[in-house]
Amino acid sequence: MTTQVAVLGSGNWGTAFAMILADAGCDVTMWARRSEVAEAINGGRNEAYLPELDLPRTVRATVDPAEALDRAEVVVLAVPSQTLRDNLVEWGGAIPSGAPVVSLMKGVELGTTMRMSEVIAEAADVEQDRVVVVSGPNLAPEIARRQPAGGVVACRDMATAERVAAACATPWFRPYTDTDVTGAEVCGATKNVVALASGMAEGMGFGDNTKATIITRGLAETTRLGLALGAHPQTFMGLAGVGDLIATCMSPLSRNHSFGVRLGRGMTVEEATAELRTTTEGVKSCESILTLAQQHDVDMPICEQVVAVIRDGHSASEVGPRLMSRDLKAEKH
Ligand SMILES: NC(=O)c1ccc[n+]([C@@H]2O[C@H](COP(=O)([O-])OP(=O)(O)OC[C@H]3O[C@@H](n4cnc5c(N)ncnc54)[C@H](O)[C@@H]3O)[C@@H](O)[C@H]2O)c1
Ligand SMILES: O=P(O)(O)OC[C@H](O)CO
Repeated sequence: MTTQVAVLGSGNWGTAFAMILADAGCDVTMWARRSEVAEAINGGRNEAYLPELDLPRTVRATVDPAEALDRAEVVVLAVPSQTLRDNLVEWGGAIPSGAPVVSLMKGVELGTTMRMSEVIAEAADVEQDRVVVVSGPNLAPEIARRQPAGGVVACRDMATAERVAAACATPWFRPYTDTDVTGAEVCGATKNVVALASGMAEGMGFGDNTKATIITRGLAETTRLGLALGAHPQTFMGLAGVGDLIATCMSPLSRNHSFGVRLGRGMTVEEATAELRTTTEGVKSCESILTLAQQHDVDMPICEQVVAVIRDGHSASEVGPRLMSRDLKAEKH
């Protein structure tokens, strides 16, 4: 039987994921903030975000969240991390009881340091066993071209993870199930911060040794944070961990990487923001991730220096030498 899915958020990832769901045989109703975006989707093409993608006919859109959520068997959330709580306050009551609620977001809430699954559970009053996280190396423009990729579908309840994985499995998108929601979320949020650092290195003219060092040490600090929060160690070696770090830290398609490149070339945060005009989650979440790490006594030197650039206005060229001149230490600690 065809699964009815609501996708709330019609930007890059919401649109590409709607296409995955439709290709997997689901009927999809998207919610868009702007009527022109909804109209464009109903015409078969989301011009504002993924203009080259011909959307399947089973993807429709509306500006009415209640209409999108009506009779949804699976609910997918694809909005910026920092607006999620307000969005859920508005939509929460219309989310059908029993439907898995899928988070596509990769961020940590400012002020509360809550992960997106925690925000969903609290703000929409959804039981943790039906909150699902999808994460992995999934750059929307490549997904929209139907290039083969894998992802992780994590839920505390394995049967729910399996149900959502079945709803988004296609010949070119291969979801792997997991129960480590915390690990998947820590990986997804933190890789954006590491990608900012990797981009800064590239923008300063450094090559692959530097970026590989940042990625690897970024993985070390991501793992430290995740383990402190109770995540499974293997998650960090998987698609949500090392897989997404590689994609985001190396690809010019990553917004976080591109933002970092601009900072490395000497732009200010305001200049880079004005030039890119898109959701760059690491810029917002670096501070909440650092706070979360401090709350758990976890050392995250790369994240700390990214915060120094983003929040405190230090230059990329100042923070690199700070990372390199710290006391020597054993690699595995
Ligand atoms: N783009 C990707 O390749 C990709 C891949 C995996 C995960 N993600 C994650 O998915 C999430 C969404 O990213 P995206 O790429 O779709 O961003 P986007 O900027 O392309 O789209 C964001 C969407 O949210 C809407 N929006 C903006 N402000 C809003 C508000 N106040 N209330 C409600 N909606 C609002 C926009 O209109 C747009 O439809 C992020 O957390 C991102 O890290 C993105
Ligand atoms: O474009 P970015 O930097 O938000 O990254 C997109 C995805 O998270 C990559 O998996």
